[in-house]
Amino acid sequence: MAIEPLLTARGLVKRYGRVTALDQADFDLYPGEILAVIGDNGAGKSSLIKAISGAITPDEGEIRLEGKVVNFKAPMEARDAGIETVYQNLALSPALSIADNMFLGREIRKPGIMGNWFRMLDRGAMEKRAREKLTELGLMTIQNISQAVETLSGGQRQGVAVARAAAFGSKVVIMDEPTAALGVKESRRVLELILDVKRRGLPIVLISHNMPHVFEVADRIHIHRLGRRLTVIDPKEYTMSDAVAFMTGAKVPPEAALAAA
Ligand SMILES: Nc1ncnc2c1ncn2[C@@H]1O[C@H](COP(=O)(O)OP(=O)(O)OP(=O)(O)O)[C@@H](O)[C@H]1O
Repeated sequence: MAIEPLLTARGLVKRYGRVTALDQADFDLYPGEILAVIGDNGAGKSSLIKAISGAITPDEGEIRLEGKVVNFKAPMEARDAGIETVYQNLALSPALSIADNMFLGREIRKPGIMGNWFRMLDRGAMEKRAREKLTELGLMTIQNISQAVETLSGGQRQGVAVARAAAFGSKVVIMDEPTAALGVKESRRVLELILDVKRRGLPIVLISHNMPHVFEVADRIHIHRLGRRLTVIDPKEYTMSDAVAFMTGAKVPPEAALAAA
């Protein structure tokens, strides 16, 4: 029996005035895989990811999660459906603690008769769960869970963002350039985290310009060009220079290159 994709997009179109950021873009993510999305600057990678994570609404096209059509109107709706995104600019609040950042937007509150927002935050419960999650992901080099995120190194911050996505993403984790601003050691740690998340059974969409990182961790590589999916390749069958040549239009991929999951 063929495996069904978990998340698909068909014919996505997104226009910004006269610019067409997505031009009939397709997308398929299969259970348990790391799918890298690569493409030249302006190819439409971020727009594709924003559409499937609810940050933008496409003008045309269809997105399905587990076979059912979804119409996310906001990132929170995608999060509620189990799709967590780690954005390039992280979206962490520097002055807040690690635990508070992990629960940002879905705080645990003490029981009470008042409406949700009037009830006291249950810091103890959040710190306990944050510690559990970070330990599970091997991130407990971070000593103090109540430490402000601004006091962490770039790699540790990225770790908190990835841990948050892995902790709450019940179906899909999307990462936009997670190693872009990191040093060699910190990048390594984040790549290990990505593989940890995969081992825990969650599929990952990894947007990256870093070819060695992409070829190291991806099971399949979606190549985006001029607003649409050009092809999907198996990194074991193509070289990094093939991928760059396809991405820039220097070479045309063979018709049969579309890699099956
Ligand atoms: N909010 C916006 N307003 C106007 N144009 C936009 C907007 N967002 C994206 N675009 C345009 O849409 C096209 C695709 O952009 P997008 O950011 O999706 O590409 P990308 O592949 O992620 O690029 P990069 O690798 O440079 O981040 C570009 O021409 C970009 O200028």
